[in-house]
Amino acid sequence: MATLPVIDFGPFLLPQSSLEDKAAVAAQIDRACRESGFFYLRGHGVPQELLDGIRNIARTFFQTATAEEKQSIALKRSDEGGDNARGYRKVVAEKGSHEAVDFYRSVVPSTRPYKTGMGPNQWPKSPANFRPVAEAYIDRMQSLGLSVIEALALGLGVESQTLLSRVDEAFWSLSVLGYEGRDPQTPAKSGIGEHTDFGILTFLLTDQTRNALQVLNKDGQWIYADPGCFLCNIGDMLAEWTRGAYKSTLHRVVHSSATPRISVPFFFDPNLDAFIEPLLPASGEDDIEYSGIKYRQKFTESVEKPLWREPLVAVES
Ligand SMILES: O=C(O)CCC(=O)C(=O)O
Ligand SMILES: [Fe+2]
Repeated sequence: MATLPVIDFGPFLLPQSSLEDKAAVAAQIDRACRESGFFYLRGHGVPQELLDGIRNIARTFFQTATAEEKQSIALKRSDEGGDNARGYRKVVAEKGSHEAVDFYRSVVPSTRPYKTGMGPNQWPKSPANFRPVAEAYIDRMQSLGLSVIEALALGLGVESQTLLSRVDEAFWSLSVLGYEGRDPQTPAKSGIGEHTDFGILTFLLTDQTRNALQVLNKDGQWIYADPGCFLCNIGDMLAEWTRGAYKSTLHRVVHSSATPRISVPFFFDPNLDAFIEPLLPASGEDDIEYSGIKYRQKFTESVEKPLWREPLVAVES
């Protein structure tokens, strides 16, 4: 079985590294992005304490939150006075059921009636350290995201400012996901249906559960991507930037073990008002697909017409 590449990002981050050392890391990322769209990233410099911290608050939330607590931070649609995007949601779908709490970069002003994604984050009150731990993690991940963007620019041979100017106010998103253990009584599968991510780059952190996340490889086979450091994958906006040379690869979660699973994807995405258009020259007639898009439009469409997020069910109180 083909496995996904593992890339040591350490040399890229070291101040004393030469341009040559950095270019070697960038070349590995470039290859992984062209070949599979998924790679493991180690040597990323995010402290173990933060990785453990974010996994712990995720686990504790799903183990302990009551229906009332979930209801108090439930995502609301625009017609219910919400913003369609931020907060707790429970997805019950044939292709995979799960629970999630979604957070996004704050927007100012955030006034009612909210446009999609433009409301305030809804932080769980318990565990009490949820918000400070998540905010410390987000801070660190934003800076890792910027460093990986610099590596992408080097690998692609474009000015780093060309990419950085479109992500310097990255409209990031953090999802805290919970998957129930298999219950022989319920037909609903625990998981997420197949999809591509719609932003630039996803940094996925999971617990130790194996045989859950699957990635579609070049030969059309679903391969398991088991836990290990960060698992990075390319979103549709990076595919757009590279005219499809970098793949936004289909993936899904089919969680069939008896114990619950948690995962925490951090989506490093463009500035809301960035226009994302191909940076690489056209190679032929396959052009029309990559004509550029305003990220705000991509985000709004993706959140309002979710494929794998449907249907949202009301939280029982
Ligand atoms: O839970 C996982 O392993 C993957 C989640 C995912 O693909 C997503 O939220 O976009
Ligand atoms: Fe995903």
